Amino acid sequence: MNLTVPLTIALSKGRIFEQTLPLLAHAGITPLDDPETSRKLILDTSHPLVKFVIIRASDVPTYVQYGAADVGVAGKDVLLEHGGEGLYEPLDLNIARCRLMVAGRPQTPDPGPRRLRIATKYVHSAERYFAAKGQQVEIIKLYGSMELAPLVGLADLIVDLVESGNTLKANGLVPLEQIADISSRLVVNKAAWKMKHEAVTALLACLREAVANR
Ligand SMILES: Nc1ncnc2c1ncn2[C@@H]1O[C@H](COP(=O)(O)OP(=O)(O)OP(=O)(O)O)[C@@H](O)[C@H]1O
Ligand SMILES: O=P(O)(O)OC[C@H]1O[C@H](OP(=O)(O)OP(=O)(O)O)[C@H](O)[C@@H]1O
Repeated sequence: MNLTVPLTIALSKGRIFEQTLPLLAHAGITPLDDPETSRKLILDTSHPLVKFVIIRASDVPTYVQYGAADVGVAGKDVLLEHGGEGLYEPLDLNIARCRLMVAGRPQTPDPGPRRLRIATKYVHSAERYFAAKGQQVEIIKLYGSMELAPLVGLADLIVDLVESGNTLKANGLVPLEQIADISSRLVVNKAAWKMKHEAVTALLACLREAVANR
């Protein structure tokens, strides 16, 4: 890929990094370090003008929004929570696919006069979903292991990501309602879209081709 300006790409370790790498390789970009073994947070790449910043998945939209990275890869779940301010979302990379779902025990106990309690890391998506159904619920914010909440009486239901369903099954829970189909998206800082238009569109074209040929 022929660039004349530097590009910083925000990625998170784990599945997004692993699944984005083959797509970036199509654009001639490969990292010089492995984030799983290196403790570096800024990685040089085979392209002298391209750097990766390695951050938490839920921080990717924030880094890109504020221009600390020009582009990034983030799950739609994370983008729905963030709200997308300051970002363009020009490409569905079709990786890290799963569903955002309501789940619970096979028979959800009747909460009686109190509101249903929903444990989730996806507070905004959960609020929007139940509000659209006209259901008044109490949202309990958690940062992980949502599946535990209905088992110990913390919540009646959870809102979480489901892929194979194995995590739910292992904890005696069942998927109940689908909120959204999730995959990872390329996000671009709005200022970079204008100021680095040629570089960003060159990267976008390479990634689009890589996604189409996968
Ligand atoms: N089981 C799964 N199958 C497919 N995709 C998934 C699955 N779990 C999460 N994802 C997608 O991959 C993205 C990154 O998930 P990952 O587990 O790497 O980060 P995380 O631990 O959820 O985020 P953070 O570190 O910010 O808490 C999620 O935002 C989601 O879009
Ligand atoms: O339906 P499944 O195939 O079981 O996948 C769903 C699980 O995957 C994700 O967790 P992950 O494994 O990424 O752990 P983490 O969120 O703690 O990183 C998600 O939070 C679910 O717990």
